[in-house]
Amino acid sequence: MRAEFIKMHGLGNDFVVLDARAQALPEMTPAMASALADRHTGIGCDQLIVLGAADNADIAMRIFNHDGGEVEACGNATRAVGLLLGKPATIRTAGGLLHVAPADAGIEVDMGQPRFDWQDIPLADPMDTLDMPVGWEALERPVAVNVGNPHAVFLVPDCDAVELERLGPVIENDPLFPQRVNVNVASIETRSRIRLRVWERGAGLTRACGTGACATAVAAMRRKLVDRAVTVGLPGGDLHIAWPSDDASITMTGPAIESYRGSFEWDDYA
Ligand SMILES: N[C@H](CCC[C@H](N)C(=O)O)C(=O)O
Repeated sequence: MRAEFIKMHGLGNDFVVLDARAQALPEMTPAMASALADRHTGIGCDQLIVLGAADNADIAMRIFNHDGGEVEACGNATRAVGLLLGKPATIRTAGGLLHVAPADAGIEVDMGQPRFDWQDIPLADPMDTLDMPVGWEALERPVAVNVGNPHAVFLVPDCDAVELERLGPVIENDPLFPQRVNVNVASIETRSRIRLRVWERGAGLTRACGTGACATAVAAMRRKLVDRAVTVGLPGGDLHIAWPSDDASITMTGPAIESYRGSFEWDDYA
């Protein structure tokens, strides 16, 4: 059978989007998601997104990383779905219910409240998630945040000087993180601007990571290093993150792009 897809990205973090509301699609499997995501033999993307009907939201969104693993959240893809919907809407993900709306600076997403308890990250052992007593070479004492998915945030003098291709997978797969972890290295430029690079769980280095930008902004706010609304500069561009108070939702605003539409033979990948 032929399946239609939409190729999209948020600041270069790219997606293949399958809308199961508009076509009868068989069940997606991790192996098929990984095959479709492959940039040499498949369509190629960081994450595969499957949209479907939802009982208690406007739409349901399933997220498969490049390695085929299904995960709870993807900030940039959430904005992409917001672009497709073109109006204020609710999106049900495994990480929770998200609210999206068109905004002057692209798409605004209510990402819900961050969680900080060690068991909510999750971590394998009890510890202070605001200043974890652990390290991997020069990367040490991270902040752990769950924004629907797990993140470790390392605040460093120069994030561009970090060998993230080498240290990222080591930290991602450390037993301290039972569900693995997204690895963020960030430098505070001013009280309203942070520079960020991300090694993503299940996807590696990406041009941008929406949940990483949210986790990093919240980590810097908890450490009193930045104001409660900041711009996060990623290799692919800027995201605007606000977290007005400790009991508030995180709001992320940024662009989303539809690149092109196409189709593929399902049986070639199943
Ligand atoms: N690699 C992430 C999922 C995608 C996150 C990123 N693409 C974003 O925009 O938030 C994880 O395993 O939690």
